[in-house]
Amino acid sequence: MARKTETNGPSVSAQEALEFHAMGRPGKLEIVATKPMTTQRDLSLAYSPGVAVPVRAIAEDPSRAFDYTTRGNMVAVISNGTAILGLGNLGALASKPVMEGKAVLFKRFADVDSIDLEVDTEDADEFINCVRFLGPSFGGINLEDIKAPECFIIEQRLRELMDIPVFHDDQHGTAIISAAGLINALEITGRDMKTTKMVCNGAGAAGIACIELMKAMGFAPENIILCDTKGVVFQGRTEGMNQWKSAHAVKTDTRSLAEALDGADVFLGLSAKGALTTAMVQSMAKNPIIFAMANPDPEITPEEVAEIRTDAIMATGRSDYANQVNNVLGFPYIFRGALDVRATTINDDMKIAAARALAELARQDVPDDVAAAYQGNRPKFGPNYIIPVPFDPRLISAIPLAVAKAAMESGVARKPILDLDRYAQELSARRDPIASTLQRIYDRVRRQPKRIVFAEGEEEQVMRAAVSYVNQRLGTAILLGRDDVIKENAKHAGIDLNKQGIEIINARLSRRNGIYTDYLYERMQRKGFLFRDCQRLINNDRNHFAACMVALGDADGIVTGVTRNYSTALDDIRRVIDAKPGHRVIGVSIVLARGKTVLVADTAVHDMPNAEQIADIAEEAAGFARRMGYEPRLAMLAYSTFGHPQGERSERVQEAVRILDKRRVDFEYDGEMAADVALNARAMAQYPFIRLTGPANVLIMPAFHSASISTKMLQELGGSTVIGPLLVGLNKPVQIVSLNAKDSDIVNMAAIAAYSAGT
Ligand SMILES: NC(=O)C1=CN([C@@H]2O[C@H](COP(=O)(O)OP(=O)(O)OC[C@H]3O[C@@H](n4cnc5c(N)ncnc54)[C@H](OP(=O)(O)O)[C@@H]3O)[C@@H](O)[C@H]2O)C=CC1
Ligand SMILES: CC(=O)C(=O)O
Ligand SMILES: [Mg+2]
Repeated sequence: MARKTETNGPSVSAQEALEFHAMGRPGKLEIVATKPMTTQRDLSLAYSPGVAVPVRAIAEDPSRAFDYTTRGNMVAVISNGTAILGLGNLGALASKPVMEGKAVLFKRFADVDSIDLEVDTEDADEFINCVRFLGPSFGGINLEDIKAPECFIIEQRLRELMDIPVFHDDQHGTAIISAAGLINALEITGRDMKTTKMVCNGAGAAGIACIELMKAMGFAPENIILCDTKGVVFQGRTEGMNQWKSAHAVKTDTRSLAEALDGADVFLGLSAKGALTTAMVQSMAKNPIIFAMANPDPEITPEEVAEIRTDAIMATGRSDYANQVNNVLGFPYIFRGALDVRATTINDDMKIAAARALAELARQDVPDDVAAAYQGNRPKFGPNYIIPVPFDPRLISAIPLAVAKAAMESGVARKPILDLDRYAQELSARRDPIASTLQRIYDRVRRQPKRIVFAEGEEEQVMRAAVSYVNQRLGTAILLGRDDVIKENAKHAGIDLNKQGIEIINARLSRRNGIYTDYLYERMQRKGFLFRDCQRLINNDRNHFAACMVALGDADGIVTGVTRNYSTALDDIRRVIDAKPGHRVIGVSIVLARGKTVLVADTAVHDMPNAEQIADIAEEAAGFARRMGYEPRLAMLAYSTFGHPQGERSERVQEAVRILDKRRVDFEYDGEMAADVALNARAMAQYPFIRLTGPANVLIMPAFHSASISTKMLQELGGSTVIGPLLVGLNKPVQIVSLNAKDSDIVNMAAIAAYSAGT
């Protein structure tokens, strides 16, 4: 079974990690109000006196809290920091970044609201007493990174004391995901659970829970050897023992991990970095299954294993290797399902249902829209694909559905779901398409790395973006600028440019200078430019130089814009690069607001388009939407809706609709209509003849001013994220960022340029 374990994900530097956490508002979370809080009336409803009404209702019937408060969708992530990942006991405060991280993963993957609580005590009773009284605030409690054996006591007691699900993620989340991976790895290697020999290194929260679930699923107890820092947990051992380890002690002569692993089929690593040696791997059975799940560094790396064996199925807890066995695949979805049926607990049936659903997902053929998450490289069930990736969009419907069903069947659902098909649809609607779109873009570029010119190479945020571009293995970053200035600025900012994949090019000293000048002169000589004008532009203007690099094939794409306003940068580029034949250059902004993604065009190029141009913009935007993975539904926007009120500007939009009718385009569009009609299904319902099958996902603006004003207002006032404008329709990939772009914006744009460069 020859195969290669790929490294295909991002790797980040310590500096990037710190900057990421520090940028903008420190940390990873904020709280936003879900109700208007603007007028006196709002205040009277949200607070006194109005708030008294739900208070009384809940006092009379506690289940009403699910109707009137956040409780039903709110999970607390609670830790005392005694086992932070595999980093050990670093205390409650130091655990906060991980807990905030888990909270945002809840939101990102399953639309569960979540807040982190760090409890500063190592005493189990104190911890229990702190948490047990928090039940009214939450729909569930996710315990995290609490060391064994206290975690067992804490979870057990809290489960008894609280009437909402209490789930120690490191125990059960990990057990569920590794069980899913293992079910598939056993299938691929033709093994039977009953006879498979497993060694689990790590007898803490994760290790104990994993082997308990494995045994519940059919592993023979005598075939599982547990090890910890003292070696094998054998019957009769006294050192470093506790009742949870004793329950899994086996009769064996082996004493060390190395001895236990000799001839073993499976290694489960839930211990610490580097605990597994190549010699141990060498001694394992044919087609060994190695799950090295310690975080952030596994017990052994896939590269180390690949050097000595080609027949291993290898998994880690990290996202930058194939087969990520990590509880992130579980906790968001398990709680989603549990919350949706108001489960009183998360029981074994629900856990096993989640494991089986996850295992089953990896065996299914990957449909087109899902292949996007794996970008082109459509995975096929096998040694390098035993478990879906966290970005797999099917997870959000498959896992909660299985968990909710199991909860109902096992009698712990307080609010059973009657229409499960409809529930599956609602679950799919919770996923955030743009996040998967960006993920898809990054993954594709990683597979086909590209040379991107960062035209303003002397700027600090551009250098940081270039480093991140290279670190994320997106390709080569070319910084344009003066070598000494770039190096000096980098040194000053503490940026290390000394890495493979970063090139510095000084336009004035470049050997290609003459060729670029000739190329530009050829294009501009009849447009009022002398040869020496072109020479000056190539020598002094980095946008012209960068554009020539791309036009003549010396680079694949450009990102620019930090030092010059958008239209000037675009004019520079357009002197060198034309529109794609048959296309019109437009700007498209991607607006993400409250889980909705909407594309807006034209946000960059046409000032006051005529009807023909509006129709062209619509076609260009629809094509872009499809390339981004959306089936476009275009609203041709105006201040009026279907003729009311009448006005010259609206007539132009009506005319554009008629032009699209004549062109017989193959996407949904209609108009003219106002923005609320386009986006709000209820407002749209007043026009039963409308040709859109649902709220629009592409908004075609009547003119640049409305496009620019509305997207900028949304960004500043509406709490929306706006990506772009992205330049669409140029013959070569060029992206222009805004003057105040941050390094992360620049990398996104560089990735988008690289993505557009295609194969
Ligand atoms: N991929 C995933 O989804 C998850 C991974 N993990 C990882 O599992 C590991 C353990 O976490 P958790 O169970 O919560 O922590 P605990 O503190 O509860 O348990 C740690 C266990 O690991 C053992 N151990 C530590 N170092 C070694 C070593 N070098 N060799 C053998 N055993 C060792 C300890 O032994 P002793 O009892 O003798 O002290 C203890 O039994 C961490 O690295 C964590 O990142 C955890 C949860 C999820
Ligand atoms: C993934 C996780 O929860 C851990 O490593 O602790
Ligand atoms: Mg953990």
